[in-house]
Order: sequence, then C-alpha cells, then structure tokens
Amino acid sequence: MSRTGAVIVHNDADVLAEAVASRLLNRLADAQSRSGSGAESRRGEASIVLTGGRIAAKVYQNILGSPIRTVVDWSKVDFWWGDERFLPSGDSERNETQAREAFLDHLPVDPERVHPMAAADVVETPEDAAHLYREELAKAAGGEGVPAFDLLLLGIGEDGHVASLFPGNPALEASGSAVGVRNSPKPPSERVSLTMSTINAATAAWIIASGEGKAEAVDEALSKGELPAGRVKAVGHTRWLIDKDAASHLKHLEF
Ligand SMILES: O=C1O[C@H](COP(=O)(O)O)[C@@H](O)[C@H](O)[C@H]1O
Repeated sequence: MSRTGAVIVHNDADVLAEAVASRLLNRLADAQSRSGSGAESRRGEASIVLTGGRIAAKVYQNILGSPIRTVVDWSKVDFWWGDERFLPSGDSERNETQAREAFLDHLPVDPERVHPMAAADVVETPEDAAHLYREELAKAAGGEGVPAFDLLLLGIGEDGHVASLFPGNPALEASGSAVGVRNSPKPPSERVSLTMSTINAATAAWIIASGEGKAEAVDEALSKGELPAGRVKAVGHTRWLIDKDAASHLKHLEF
C-alpha cells in the first residue's frame, strides 16, 4: 500500500468538527462493508484509535449528534486509544473519560471492544500500563504486532506532539507498540502512548488541528517534516484536517 497525504482546510472549528465527524462515520461504515472471507476476515467489523484534546471532544459530540450515526454498526467497532494521561479511572482529564462522556456511553458499543489504557488506580506505573496495552494489541492482532487500524485520530499540541510523543522525549524513539511516558512537558507528566511505528502502521491517520495556537507546529510539521507530527506517515493515507487558523502559517507544502 502506498503512503499518501492530503491537507484539507475548513473555515472554522465548528465546520471542521462536523466535517471530521461525517468523514469518520463514512470511513467506519466503509470498513464494515468490506468484503472478505476465511478465518481472518473482519467483515462487518471496524477499528478506530481515539485521541484526546479539545477539537477531538467537539468531533465526538458531532458524531453523537449526527443524523447519519446509524450508518455504523457500533457493536462491531473496536475502540483503542492513541495515548492516555496516567491518572485514576474516571478522572475527567483522562482521554478515556472524555470519549466515554462525549459519545461512547451514549452509543450501543460492545464493552468488550472498548480498549482503554490501564489507569493509575489499576497499575502502578505508566510502563505497566504500556506493557498491558502491548499485550492487548498483540492479542487483537492474532498473537504479535498490532491490528491494522482502519482509522487513527491524532490531535496536535502547540509543541508539535502527537499522541503523547513529545519533541525530545525518549518515548518518541521507543520501539514496541506502546510506551510509558515520563516527564511530559504538558501535565500530567506521566502518560502512556502508542509508539510512532504503531501510529504509522494504521491504514489511515487523520491529524486534526484547530486554532492559531497550532499554526506554527502545523507549518513546521507539514513544510519541513519536523516535530513528532511531521513524522506521521500512515501505511495507507495521512490526512491533515485543519481549520483556517491552524493553516494560517503554512507557506508551502512538501507532503
Ligand atoms: O494532552 C493531549 O493533548 C493533545 C492536544 O490537545 P488539545 O486540547 O491542545 O487539542 C491531544 O491530541 C492528546 O491526545 C492529549 O493527550
């Protein structure tokens, strides 16, 4: 499969969130309608990796409010997370809590197919949580590696981080499928993240960015291929879905 890329700019955060929600619903419906046979066939199933952050929360609200949300059979979608803040279960700052409250708790999902990263009241360290996630990913992939995610969502930080892979942090160069993160410059300092190689193994990665605060990082990543965000190149396609403010520093694109 060739690695392709595209940048799509929307007017503002509201239009962006509605457009991403609608694309996402169609992407999952398409994945569920793929043909295939044999024991390894995933016919009727789909998988998505969720992200955290403000624009993601808006996307999740739009999914729930969308009149076409029934195009997806929610009971056959596997939900994973690209990163997590290592905090106790139910903490409002956890990406899991955000997604559950915004849409997962209100849709007919199969609880067995929801795969949160372990919380700080369940395991002792972010490394423990990453270890469990590596095991869960490998199990879903049939023994080793990671599943071929149909869609992986990413936010981007003002510093160009994606998931919880921050510039200069050792986790950015980690091997394996998931990694414990320490010394995150953005609180909380302890986190869990998929590694860059896992992110790039997805069939599709969509980086969503809104607001002037993200403009410099978007430009650095897209124009120069720098920062963690600039290293995202999914196996199938990578799409940057951004609003005009986030695109306001873009000079030229080398995608
Ligand atoms: O801490 C995180 O931040 C980023 C971006 O969040 P935003 O609110 O600035 O959009 C997010 O993508 C990541 O998943 C999260 O853990």
